[in-house]
Amino acid sequence: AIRPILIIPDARLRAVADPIVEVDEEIKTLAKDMLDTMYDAPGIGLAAPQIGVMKRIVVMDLAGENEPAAPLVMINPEITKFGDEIQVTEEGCLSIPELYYEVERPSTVTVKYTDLDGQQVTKDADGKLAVCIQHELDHLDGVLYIDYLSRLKRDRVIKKFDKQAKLAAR
Ligand SMILES: O=C(O)C[C@@H](Cc1ccccc1)C(=O)SCC(=O)c1ccccc1
Ligand SMILES: [Zn+2]
Repeated sequence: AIRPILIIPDARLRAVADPIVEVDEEIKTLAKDMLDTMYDAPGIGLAAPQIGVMKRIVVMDLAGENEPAAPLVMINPEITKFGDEIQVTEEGCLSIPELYYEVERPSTVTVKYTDLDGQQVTKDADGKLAVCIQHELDHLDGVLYIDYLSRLKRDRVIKKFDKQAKLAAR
């Protein structure tokens, strides 16, 4: 089912999500809802806190629209290695709609996670997948990509959404 995506400044986007103890039916349904919501947005990734669920699970699919879907579900993911090269890519966030900014991040990572079958997986990633993994895992710790921007740019973004929140509240 498609779930509403939280927009800043919602406090849940700044909280630390809890580890998942057991990969049960509830988690399988949550992963499905997250993928439905991500494809509908559309996006290439989604973290559970973005739909208000404070659990350590993220989903990703970098396949373009004219490619077969390649969904990835990562439970209790951890980055165990960061490459020492840096890449600059333009990032967006479904919780900070209609803004895209350039962000510097390590160009390769090794991520360790549990998959929906309860299996431990270790995966090396580079390029856009490495960027997406870092962006999604940040969401589990309440970190947003605007935190990597200069204070000037970040404050402009926050002011924009605060104004919108005030207008909506009127
Ligand atoms: O907020 C999120 O986690 C989703 C975000 C993931 C992401 C985008 C870019 C770099 C790193 C992580 C998005 O998917 S924003 C939308 C987007 O990038 C996109 C949407 C449709 C087609 C292709 C990209
Ligand atoms: Zn995001």
